[in-house]
Amino acid sequence: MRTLYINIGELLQIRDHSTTYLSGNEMNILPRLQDAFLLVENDTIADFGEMRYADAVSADRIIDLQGKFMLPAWIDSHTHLVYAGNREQEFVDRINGLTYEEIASKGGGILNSAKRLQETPEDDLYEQSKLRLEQVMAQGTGAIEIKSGYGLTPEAELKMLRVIKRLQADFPATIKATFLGAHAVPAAHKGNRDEYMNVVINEMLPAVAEEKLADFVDIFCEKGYFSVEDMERLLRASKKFDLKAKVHVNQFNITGGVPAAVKHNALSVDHLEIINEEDIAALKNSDTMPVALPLCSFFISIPYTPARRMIDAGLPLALASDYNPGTSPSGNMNLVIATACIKMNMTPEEAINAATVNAAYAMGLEATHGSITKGKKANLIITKSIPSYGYLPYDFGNTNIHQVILEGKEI
Ligand SMILES: N=CN[C@@H](CCC(=O)O)C(=O)O
Ligand SMILES: [Zn+2]
Repeated sequence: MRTLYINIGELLQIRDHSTTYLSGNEMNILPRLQDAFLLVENDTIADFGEMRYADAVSADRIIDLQGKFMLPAWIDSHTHLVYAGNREQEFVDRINGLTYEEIASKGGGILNSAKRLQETPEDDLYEQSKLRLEQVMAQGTGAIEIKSGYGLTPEAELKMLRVIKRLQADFPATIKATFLGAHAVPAAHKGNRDEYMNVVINEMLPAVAEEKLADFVDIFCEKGYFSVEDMERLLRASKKFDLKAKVHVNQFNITGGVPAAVKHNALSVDHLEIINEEDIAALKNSDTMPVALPLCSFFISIPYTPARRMIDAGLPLALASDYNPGTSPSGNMNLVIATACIKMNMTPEEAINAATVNAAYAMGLEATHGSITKGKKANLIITKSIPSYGYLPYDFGNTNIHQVILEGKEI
């Protein structure tokens, strides 16, 4: 099936295969074509170009966009979309003055979600998660990373990862799974982190690898959670199973986790609300992608990742939603890019690059996703009629999407 989209007002993010990720000043350039056509063959972008060449293209059906814009679907490289129930009571507790850390130290936070998840049957967990996935796909997300980490027992972690596997099989969004057994020390191992790390490394990790349930490994490297030494131990063990790392680091404190993650060739370091010059130096000339999560900063009122400082220092940056019940109960990537522009002083070009090209790299998908490139996956957004692409983050809180196309099909 060949579908030809004609009269595209602007075709955004056109690249060739040589672009893996964008750093520093490169992030401020968004290559685009005005008055364009694009040809989708089955699930793949087959061709695109100026409208005046469209007549020569044969197709089974032709769709006239009447000036609407087209761009690659968003890529959300950091989520915890599989979870049970919500945490609106903690939201109210924070309004009444408690901090995220205070709530966690009283047994709330991640442990609260873990208790709910352990009690939830797999089918119920799948149904709850499926609704969230359908919602973010309708909001333009075409590829998404989903973590475990609310199980915290071997059985419950595997249950989460099996739900992710079912979502992979049932939906056209590209899904990557990350094993985050080291998300918090569960009550059963309270005060004995080493004992729990042994369970994560010696029991969970081999079982996850055996069932091929994860593409990546993660750990919450933070005071009160896991240390840099725990992270190094886990990353060394994961290499044996060929699992690259994407780590939670520097959310509340600088722990030395960034240079350690870079040393272990982590694919990404995520959060970075707090960052120092040593971290920036470590990331410079590394292959590790820094990932900012502005909705987490917004929702729990913590600093925003200093995007300007990082990009101006020549670093790349990706943006993701962190969709989870505690710190970001939204997976809306349109809101992510708006918040990045409004609160982190990223330009619309930088934000769009961070949520497409750089985000694809942060999921290991740079060869197939994240740009309008011949041969890449036809995961596309058709916007409503908008005056310019800058209108997307400007019109914050609204979703200017007319149609989402995943694997070449309108969803
Ligand atoms: N900080 C660690 N993990 C999640 C939050 C988990 C939760 O509060 O449930 C995050 O990325 O923000
Ligand atoms: Zn997270």
